[in-house]
Amino acid sequence: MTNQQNVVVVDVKPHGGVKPPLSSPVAKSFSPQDLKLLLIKKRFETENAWVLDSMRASSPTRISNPTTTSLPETDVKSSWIVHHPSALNMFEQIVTASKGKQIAMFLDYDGTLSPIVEDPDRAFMPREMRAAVRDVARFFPTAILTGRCRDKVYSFVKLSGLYYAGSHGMDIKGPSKSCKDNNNGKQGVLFQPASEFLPMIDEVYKALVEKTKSIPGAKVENNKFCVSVHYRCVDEKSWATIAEQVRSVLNHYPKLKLTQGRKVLEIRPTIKWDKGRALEFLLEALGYNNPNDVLPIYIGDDRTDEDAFKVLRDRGLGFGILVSKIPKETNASYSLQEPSEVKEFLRRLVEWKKLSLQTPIIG
Ligand SMILES: O=P(O)(O)OC[C@H]1O[C@H](O[C@H]2O[C@H](CO)[C@@H](O)[C@H](O)[C@H]2O)[C@H](O)[C@@H](O)[C@@H]1O
Repeated sequence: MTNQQNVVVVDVKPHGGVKPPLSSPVAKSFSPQDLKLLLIKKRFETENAWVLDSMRASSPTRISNPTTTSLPETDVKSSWIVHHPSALNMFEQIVTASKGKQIAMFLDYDGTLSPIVEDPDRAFMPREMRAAVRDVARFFPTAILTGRCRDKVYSFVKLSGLYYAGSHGMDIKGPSKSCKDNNNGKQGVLFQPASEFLPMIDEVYKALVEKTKSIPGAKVENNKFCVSVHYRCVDEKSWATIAEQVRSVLNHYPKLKLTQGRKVLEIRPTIKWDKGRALEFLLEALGYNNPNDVLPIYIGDDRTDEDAFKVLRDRGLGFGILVSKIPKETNASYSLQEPSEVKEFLRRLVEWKKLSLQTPIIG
């Protein structure tokens, strides 16, 4: 008996479908080692095709419901807006729901407080938006939840008195007394559930910089507890290469996983922690253990914000607001089209609060 086995090569399609045997009816001979390598190769190709499909579809997933795709685009849009009305149009209902409760604001950064731009290092927050966030934080406990490194987002927002949850909620810090305090090392840090991953993330960051350096437009960002590989400025013809390179690095790190955002591949620890868990943590840190005391409002534009929208929906708590111009699958209740509408919504909240503090309660 030899070490060879008769194996028919089967081509596995990206979504798990199986094509007819490649060389049927002639079977090829493979050693167990060859077979193992072949299966690894197939799995790699399958995962890669999946990542690439997803990159093309961009984020968050556009509506692909068979009941809506047959409709003209304008009908899809109006059907979506019926189910996710504008938070500006629903403003009265939102503030009415807060009666007897404290509103707590949770804000994503990129695409919510600052418009999406090509260079992630230049995603500055407009002055008027900063003023709106500062005013909101005067009246309502406010937190920024972002995929970015916490220090980086603080350098954009520059507001003390807020909670900051960086690295998709894996780096949470409470308000500091002044702007200067904020970068004082670990002082004020509330929670870092992935600290053991720091050396690994650093290693992966360096490996990814090296791997992707030959792809024009690719940019790797070290977000402390996670890494972002940007392909917004990469020619679509090279997207498959970039997906392949990221996967080839990740294959050496089974404790890390790949998720996706807006034209970005995100590498993060496989721990059960995301913006949804961070939101729950923050509610508790703020002392809102009783759901009757608080009305959380979470505003975000990306896939990772869906974890937070889902927590709110599942717990029947507050409202998720998706920032999007186009219909997308979402767990949010309401929508806003773009950051300028977010600013308008925040301003209206402040005006409403000021007015309600002036108005004597009758009865
Ligand atoms: O959770 P977020 O605050 O939304 O952070 C998610 C990622 O945002 C940044 O990337 C995105 O914005 C860039 C600047 O507008 C844009 O160039 C990029 O294509 C977007 O994906 C940030 O650079 C990433 O690290 C965050 O993970």
